[in-house]
Amino acid sequence: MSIYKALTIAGSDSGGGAGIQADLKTFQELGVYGMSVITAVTAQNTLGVQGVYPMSSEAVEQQLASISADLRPDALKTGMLFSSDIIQIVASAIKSYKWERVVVDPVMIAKGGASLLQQEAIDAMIEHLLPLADVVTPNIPEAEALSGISITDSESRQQAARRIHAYGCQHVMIKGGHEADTVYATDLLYDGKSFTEFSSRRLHTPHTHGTGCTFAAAVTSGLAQGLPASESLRLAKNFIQAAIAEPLNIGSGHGPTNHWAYQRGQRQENSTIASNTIIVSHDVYAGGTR
Ligand SMILES: Nc1ncnc2c1ncn2[C@@H]1O[C@H](COP(=O)(O)OP(=O)(O)OP(=O)(O)O)[C@@H](O)[C@H]1O
Ligand SMILES: Cc1ncc(COP(=O)(O)O)c(N)n1
Repeated sequence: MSIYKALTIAGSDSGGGAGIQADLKTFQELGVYGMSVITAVTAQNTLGVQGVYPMSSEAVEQQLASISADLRPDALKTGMLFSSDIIQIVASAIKSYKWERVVVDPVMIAKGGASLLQQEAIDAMIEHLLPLADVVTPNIPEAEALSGISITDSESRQQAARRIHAYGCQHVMIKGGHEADTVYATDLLYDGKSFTEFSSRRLHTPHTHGTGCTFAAAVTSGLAQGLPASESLRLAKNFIQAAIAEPLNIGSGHGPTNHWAYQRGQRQENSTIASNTIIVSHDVYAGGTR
């Protein structure tokens, strides 16, 4: 049996719902061996972020070197990178170790408002990291910050995706979790040629802490197992839909998603989870929908 290995380069969330912890839970559920490089430790729970403690450059470099010396990842993702120094260290490791299948989740601000990336680091991300990415997964505010385009409708979302793609990545998925009250949670994929929408029923719950991390980790799990990017994104959309649909109801604030739910739904054919994960995916043309 082949063991596929996935690496997450991200921040630790002491509350376990986002960051490294969400990534490793997702890797495990999707059958890949998980490894981690910790860029920062956050003191965090479902109520918010109480502290951010970045790791030293040396600590990040050494973790990357240790993995490279022994355990080549089949795919990797980046999450909270905090500073332009850490971004440059990570980008140069990816290049010099010739790591492939890179997912960049450009984490900037936690749902509660805490900053997880210094403002000046956005340029470093565009210059050094995005050209190495197979898949970039910004939410709407992150796509606006990366593209400089204000996203107000589907046309401006497409423009932002084109602009981000022009930085050199292969696929851009602008996630729709932050859209106002829509019936569907729709993510828009651009591969440099065409647009595809991935839609699922929007679920009304406060328990969406770590959705972006979990989504990107599921994409990485698919890539690690050799799935193409579009299939990995479809898998991720199903995984996150199940994880939001069956909240754990823990903590007194914005609780984590349920990393067990997808596999449980796969085992129970007629479960509510399975019926929640209906995906509508269709090609989109500028100015209209086929
Ligand atoms: N209420 C919801 N119902 C259904 N799907 C959702 C909901 N909220 C988010 N999603 C889905 O979850 C995934 C992550 O999207 P989101 O825009 O929340 O990412 P994010 O803001 O980066 O997450 P985070 O804030 O955790 O970093 C996307 O596939 C999105 O469509
Ligand atoms: C370490 C870490 N990484 C990422 C997030 C983003 O997740 P969210 O926006 O759901 O708070 C987070 N809160 N903490």
